[in-house]
Amino acid sequence: MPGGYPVLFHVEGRRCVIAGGGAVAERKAAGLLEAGADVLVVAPGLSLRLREWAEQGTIRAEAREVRASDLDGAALAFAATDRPDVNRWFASEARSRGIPANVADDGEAGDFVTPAVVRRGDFVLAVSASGAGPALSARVARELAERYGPEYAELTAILRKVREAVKAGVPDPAERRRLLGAAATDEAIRLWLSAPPAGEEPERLLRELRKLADSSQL
Ligand SMILES: C[C@@]1(CC(=O)O)C2=NC(=C\c3[nH]c(c(CCC(=O)O)c3CC(=O)O)Cc3[nH]c(c(CC(=O)O)c3CCC(=O)O)/C=C3\N/C(=C\2)[C@@H](CCC(=O)O)[C@]3(C)CC(=O)O)/[C@H]1CCC(=O)O
Ligand SMILES: NC(=O)c1ccc[n+]([C@@H]2O[C@H](COP(=O)([O-])OP(=O)(O)OC[C@H]3O[C@@H](n4cnc5c(N)ncnc54)[C@H](O)[C@@H]3O)[C@@H](O)[C@H]2O)c1
Repeated sequence: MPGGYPVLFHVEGRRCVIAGGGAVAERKAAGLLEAGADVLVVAPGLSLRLREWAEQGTIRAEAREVRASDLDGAALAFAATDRPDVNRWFASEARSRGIPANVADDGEAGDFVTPAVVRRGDFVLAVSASGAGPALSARVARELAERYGPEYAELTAILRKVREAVKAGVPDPAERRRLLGAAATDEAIRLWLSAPPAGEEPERLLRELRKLADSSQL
């Protein structure tokens, strides 16, 4: 399989359908919920967690075999049953309706594979070995999770504000790039995390950034 094209697909509020209700379906559902999707799970046997989510109204679940009509209005489809024939049929039904499908027992049979993900707010790290070694992807994601802790969620929120200030206050593209580069250095990250710039006037923020850029010789 030639390397796939990585994207962040916006699923917020959009229906994503999972055929299957075991450990794999549960993992796909968890990732979709983190991204704000409207999750429908269909399987005769639903895991305990999936049943709990359904009772709480976190997902919709149907305890029966999957049908083509379950795909109505879906943005993405996940074939995660333990029946390879059902998975292939479900993926081909999805594809015929123009809905991209993932096939859990054979990555190459689907339109996309799901990487191992570390999510820190808007900072998203995704690791894929394109199906060659999911255990490697999972291990590297665990290593990244240690390196990039929960503070990166706050950091990303700060960077967004810094970027807005630069975009609004610095018309020259080269200077913009220089300052935004400086905003992502280790030194800047230490500064943002120890003294978050919330509520500061943009002018002061820009002065701070110019100092950082000069000191890191950007
Ligand atoms: C990353 C992760 C994300 C997720 O699922 O959300 C994910 N698999 C994870 C773990 C994992 N899966 C398996 C093992 C046991 C070790 C092993 O078999 O190697 C472990 C390790 C573990 O559990 O630690 C078994 C397995 N997986 C696939 C097959 C079928 C095949 O080979 O085609 C079989 C054999 C089934 C069998 O023989 O019965 C297929 C796929 N698994 C993928 C994703 C896609 C490509 C990922 C990539 O791009 O690298 C792809 C192609 C399709 C897809 O699902 O999209 C998640 C880690 C989450 C985390 O912990 O962070
Ligand atoms: N992609 C991955 O990460 C990965 C990892 C491990 C295994 N797998 C593959 O994924 C498959 C599922 O793994 P699992 O651990 O979740 O299995 P599991 O046995 O825990 O669950 C299988 C599920 O499929 C459901 N099912 C069976 N027939 C169905 C139908 N007609 N319609 C809807 N649902 C149906 C069952 O009710 C059950 O909920 C495995 O067979 C394996 O090939 C993929």
